Amino acid sequence: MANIVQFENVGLRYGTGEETLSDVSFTLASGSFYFLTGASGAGKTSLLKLLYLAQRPTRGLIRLFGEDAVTLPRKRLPGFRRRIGVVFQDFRLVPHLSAYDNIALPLRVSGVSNSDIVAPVREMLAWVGLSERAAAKPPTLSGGEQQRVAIARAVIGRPEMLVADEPTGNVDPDMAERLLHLFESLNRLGTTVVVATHDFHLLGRIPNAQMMRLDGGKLLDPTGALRIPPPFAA
Ligand SMILES: Nc1ncnc2c1ncn2[C@@H]1O[C@H](COP(=O)(O)OP(=O)(O)OP(=O)(O)O)[C@@H](O)[C@H]1O
Repeated sequence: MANIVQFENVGLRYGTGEETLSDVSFTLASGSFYFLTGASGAGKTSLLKLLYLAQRPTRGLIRLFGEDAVTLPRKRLPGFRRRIGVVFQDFRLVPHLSAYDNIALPLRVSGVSNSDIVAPVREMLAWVGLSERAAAKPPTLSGGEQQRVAIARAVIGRPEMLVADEPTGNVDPDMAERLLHLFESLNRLGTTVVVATHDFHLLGRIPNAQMMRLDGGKLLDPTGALRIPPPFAA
């Protein structure tokens, strides 16, 4: 299976302080499911930001979709970002737009015509169980409903990779399970999924999922040992 992501000795420093991420090396295989775990402050959100190109590393190599993402020209960023769906920790829904219009946003930004938007948005609303709430605006939706709108919006552009930051942080265990099933069904269609979570109950729920663990900005291997960076591969 081809690698969709490769990190080699990646470091990230905000300002002049200590490195938030140090010597992080890993590959993500296309079509696989990954959980990213670690204590609060371990660097999970920072690592995800590098993955969805919201942040550039201060050192190291990142290859994404087979290309060098560190030196990617700015004008190519939007095209790359469209290939990655992101579910933010704080949803980031547009409050004055309905659930329907929030989900439609990525297609509108890509220039899809209004008539071609209707069917996929309805399909997404049904997929996340919110057909009846299409006209509701985010402030009138529950946390779990907002989360499902955010997931539908992240997925409607059929991204090759889905990155979700604590997607079950604001919902009860039943809803967490339902959300995880959405990610699992997407993964079965071939999307690479990366879910950052504190929720250890979730970790055993996807039998084939692989675990990545951060501790103080360093990636540990599954036994808890520090992961040794693999030799540089061109
Ligand atoms: N924009 C920023 N500027 C400066 N420091 C930052 C910034 N973003 C994160 N940090 C620091 O980097 C460290 C890692 O934060 P990060 O949010 O990546 O951790 P996390 O594992 O996602 O935590 P949580 O589980 O609480 O969301 C923290 O010490 C945090 O204060």
